[in-house]
Amino acid sequence: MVSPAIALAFLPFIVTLLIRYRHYLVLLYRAVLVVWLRDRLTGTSREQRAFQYVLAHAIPGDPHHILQTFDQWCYHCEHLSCVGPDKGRIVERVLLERAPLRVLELGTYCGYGTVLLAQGLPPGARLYTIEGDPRHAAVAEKVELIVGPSEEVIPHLREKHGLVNANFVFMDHWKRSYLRDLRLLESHQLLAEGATILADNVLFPGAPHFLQYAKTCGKYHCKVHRASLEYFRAIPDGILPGSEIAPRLPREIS
Ligand SMILES: C[S@@+](CC[C@H](N)C(=O)[O-])C[C@H]1O[C@@H](n2cnc3c(N)ncnc32)[C@H](O)[C@@H]1O
Repeated sequence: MVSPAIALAFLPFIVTLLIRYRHYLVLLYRAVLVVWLRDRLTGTSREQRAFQYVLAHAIPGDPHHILQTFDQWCYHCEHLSCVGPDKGRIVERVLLERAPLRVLELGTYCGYGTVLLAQGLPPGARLYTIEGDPRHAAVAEKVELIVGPSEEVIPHLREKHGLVNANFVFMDHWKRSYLRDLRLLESHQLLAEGATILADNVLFPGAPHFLQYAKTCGKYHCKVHRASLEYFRAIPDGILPGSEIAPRLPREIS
């Protein structure tokens, strides 16, 4: 049994920790506890609930309004790990600058990033999006949705899906798979000359091995954009961004 005096001595330490990490606790509460409870109470998943909300409130065929409706849901109802509006603006800006014709997204989830990418593409562009979980599927006109784990899909993108190479890749699947999949894209020569790779959440939850490789391998020019965690502006600065990487020596990898 811990004596009350020792417990009291630890109290300031615990209170300091709680204050310091309060935003992460709120994230844990909203993204895990509330979702777990609602899943059990309603018998539906949070993705199904989000879709129902978007179907009921969004103007059909208006991509901006669909994204805004998703944002409303995430701010006011439940947390979804979509790229969100702040980092979404970075994605839109890079898309506008590069005007890529063949875009590959890793991690479709509810289709937020897919809608964001699709509405920013120039005419004639094609978007391929890979999702390992068949329940998380969303399709649009310019989009080819490929269901399967990225490590199995990437090696067959060319012969099975006709993607010669991509000039824009949006990585937003499991962070631990970023490095493996970048290496896969390189080894299958699926990155076009001067391709841009935009990787979400490289600082939080973080993809340190991917970042280290991208910064040190000499093939890429890296620029980390500082932003805040989707739907959690209060989470301290410097937590997470997208990272833009353009091949510096394109001929080495394409
Ligand atoms: C963070 S969510 C993607 C969010 C989405 N890009 C957006 O902005 O709305 C991650 C998704 O990646 C999928 N995923 C994770 N690892 C994968 C893999 N190796 N291959 C394919 N999909 C994967 C998960 O099932 C999940 O739906």
